[in-house]
Amino acid sequence: MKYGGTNMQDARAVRHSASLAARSIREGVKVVVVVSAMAGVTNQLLKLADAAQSGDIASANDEIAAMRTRHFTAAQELGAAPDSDTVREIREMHETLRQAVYGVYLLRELTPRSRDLIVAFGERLSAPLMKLALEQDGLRAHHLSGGEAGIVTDTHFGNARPLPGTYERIKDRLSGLLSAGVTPVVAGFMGETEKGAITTLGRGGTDFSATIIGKALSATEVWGWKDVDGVMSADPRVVADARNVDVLSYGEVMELAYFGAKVLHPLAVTPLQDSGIPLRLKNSADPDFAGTLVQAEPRDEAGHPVKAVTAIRNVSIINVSGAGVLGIPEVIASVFDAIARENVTLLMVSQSSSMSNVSLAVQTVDAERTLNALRAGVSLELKVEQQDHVAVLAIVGSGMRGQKGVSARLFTALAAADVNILMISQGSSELNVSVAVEAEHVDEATRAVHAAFNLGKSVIA
Ligand SMILES: Nc1ncnc2c1ncn2[C@@H]1O[C@H](COP(=O)(O)OP(=O)(O)O)[C@@H](O)[C@H]1O
Ligand SMILES: N[C@@H](CC(=O)OP(=O)(O)O)C(=O)O
Repeated sequence: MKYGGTNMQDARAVRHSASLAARSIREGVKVVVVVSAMAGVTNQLLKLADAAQSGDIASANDEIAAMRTRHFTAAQELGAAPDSDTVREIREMHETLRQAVYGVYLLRELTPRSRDLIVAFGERLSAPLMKLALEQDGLRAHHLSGGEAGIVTDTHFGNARPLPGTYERIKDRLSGLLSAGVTPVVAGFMGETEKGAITTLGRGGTDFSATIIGKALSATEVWGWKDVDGVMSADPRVVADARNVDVLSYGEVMELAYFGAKVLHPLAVTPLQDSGIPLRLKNSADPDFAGTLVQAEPRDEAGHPVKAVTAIRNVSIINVSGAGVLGIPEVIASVFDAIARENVTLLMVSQSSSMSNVSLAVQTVDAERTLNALRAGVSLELKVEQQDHVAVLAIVGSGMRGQKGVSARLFTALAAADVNILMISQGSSELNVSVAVEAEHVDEATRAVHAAFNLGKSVIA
């Protein structure tokens, strides 16, 4: 069972989260609990690390002090005595965090490795709180960091991937606890390299920690507790009548997560794919509601080829052009080589059939790196231009496979909403169609598309 930031945000939320796990444990289910940082803490840690690097140690220390008060208050409200293990552990972790941040300040250097060490404290500080709440509920529990739980990763700090040996190691580390009737509480989002350096799995990575552990233990199911009814037909903050999607395939949920549905880490289902372990996303405020079941096979409803619409903001389009030049395949190869070297995620690629133009959609944070890599790596004289303030909107659903008219319906809806399309892409898997639009129109575009495919509550429920 995975609990996100909202489900860990204060003592009340932690107590409720623990009660949900306790309910299953009392029914005889063996549960591993995986926790995220309290809501907002990860962003706070990233911000204070940047402040320390830029020499502003006073603000960094103020942020740490505010965070420490939050952790101590939660511990106290959960019933921890001032001389308890929980309070001592929180104090020690905060002291180590303060020292690490001071080191960044002295060196004025924040490497991806030190950033991971700092940012993982969010999850490490949540774990003792959950352990305490489970104990208060009458259960036995033990908390572990990601590394202690056996999550071994590569050295790709900030975006690490589990190494194959991780699964055996997790089984070794957690099976004993489970068979002794002790509930392991694992700090999510983090792992460790083989040499013991702390890594993180990318934003939203606690979902990924949970599925890695689920695979290692051949879990019956992995549950992600959310503050929404599972995966919705659109971001409920944008579309008021978004409704819950009851079943999605691994492939569909990956597309949705990749194209911006914040509800799940894009790689979270990958560990489950071979074994077919189901993932359930459930609302902690309504635990008896089934939520969304994510499984190997899609379930399609006749007449509803699209299941959800989603969007990524803060996108830039990089346009590479030069008449005739791109007709040479080696040049195309060098464009992709340059991008691969920078490890940039391409959201969309489109090439004009004259081969004189390639457009690439990337996150705006990656745009400058992409531009520099292209200018340095592509030898022929090409024009490389950047367009900012773009968003990518995608419709997802396995039911659109072989269905005629889906794109037409999408384009008609966008045209009726007076939204201009900058780029179009459809994979041959036919699980999604994506379009780039001007960022300022993305919300109205999302609502228009949601309505055009009859995804709303009032229509289907
Ligand atoms: N298609 C979608 N379905 C469900 N939630 C979505 C979707 N798109 C965006 N969201 C947003 O994602 C949030 C859940 O993500 P997040 O807060 O990261 O989860 P966690 O509870 O794991 O921390 C929801 O509150 C919702 O606002
Ligand atoms: N705390 C990390 C990892 C995570 O998964 O968080 P959440 O479950 O609250 O999205 C983040 O903010 O990225």
